[in-house]
Amino acid sequence: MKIAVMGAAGRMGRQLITAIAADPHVTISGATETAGSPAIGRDIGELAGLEPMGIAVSSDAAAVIAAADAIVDFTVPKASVEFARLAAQSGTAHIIGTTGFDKASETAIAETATRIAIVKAGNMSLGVNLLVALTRQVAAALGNDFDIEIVEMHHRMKIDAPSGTALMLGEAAAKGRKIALDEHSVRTRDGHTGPRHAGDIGFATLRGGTVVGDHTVIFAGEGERLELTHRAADRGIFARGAVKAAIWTQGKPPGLYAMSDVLGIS
Ligand SMILES: NC(=O)C1=CN([C@@H]2O[C@H](COP(=O)(O)OP(=O)(O)OC[C@H]3O[C@@H](n4cnc5c(N)ncnc54)[C@H](OP(=O)(O)O)[C@@H]3O)[C@@H](O)[C@H]2O)C=CC1
Ligand SMILES: O=C(O)C1=N[C@H](C(=O)O)C[C@H](O)C1
Repeated sequence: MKIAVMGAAGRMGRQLITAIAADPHVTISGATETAGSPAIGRDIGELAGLEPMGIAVSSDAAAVIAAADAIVDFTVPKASVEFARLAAQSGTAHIIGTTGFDKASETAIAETATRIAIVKAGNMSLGVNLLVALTRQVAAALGNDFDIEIVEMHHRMKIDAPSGTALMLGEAAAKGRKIALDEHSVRTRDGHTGPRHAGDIGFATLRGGTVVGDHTVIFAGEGERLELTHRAADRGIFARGAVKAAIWTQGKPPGLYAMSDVLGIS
């Protein structure tokens, strides 16, 4: 199977090159970066700190996507929407790790998924996807007298908040409670807020240093507190998950899939 890497010079792009190179079931067919990036023309192996691979980073996304069976894409929302459009033209599967989409972009991607297989997840690690399932179960079991707060911390360069993972966890908690997250989500608190509303799902965002990604779901009740935590120490967990997702799309009909589909977690 041929996989191409979009945004090859990014923190995740370089991890994706490494993960594909290490997997005997797949080959890397190409890689892209933004037009004008200093990475254009560089060998992708050297870019990832490996031996040269004889493939240069390109700015021609359409050509790179057309030559691949699947693309792995951890870039920015605007680029991911465009890559989905191009992938649909060539029948290429699209693995989207990018986070921070607005509603219109989510809708555009869902529409494109009627024509190709798209796996989209704010977190592609096994551990977080298990945490998502646990969060849904615990939220359902505990009910409304336990307050739910989601705390995340990431490196100082992260540009979106709350993290895609925090939103997945919020959705899971809301699903467990059989409520709509949009109607109960509290993303900021400042000044004289008054007491907490029963049923709110709160988000707290921390940024600093080189933290790869920490997430905790807190269930705070009368006299007791339950906390579920995942800490990522290495971006390789996300990259290996994305390669697994790419392989999984082979022979799959068009659709918008989640990492839980790939991992068989319900
Ligand atoms: N789902 C998951 O498991 C994970 C998701 N993420 C998400 O992945 C995304 C990327 O994260 P990270 O790697 O840290 O960010 P980086 O900024 O390090 O990497 C993004 C890369 O994409 C490039 N890029 C932007 N636009 C285009 C384009 N049109 N064509 C080609 N390349 C483009 C950027 O280039 P330039 O800087 O030159 O614009 C940059 O090199 C984020 O949304 C993050 O939240 C991260 C880790 C795990
Ligand atoms: O930007 C990151 O770094 C990460 N982004 C994803 C997110 O928004 O949840 C996944 C991971 O936590 C790292």
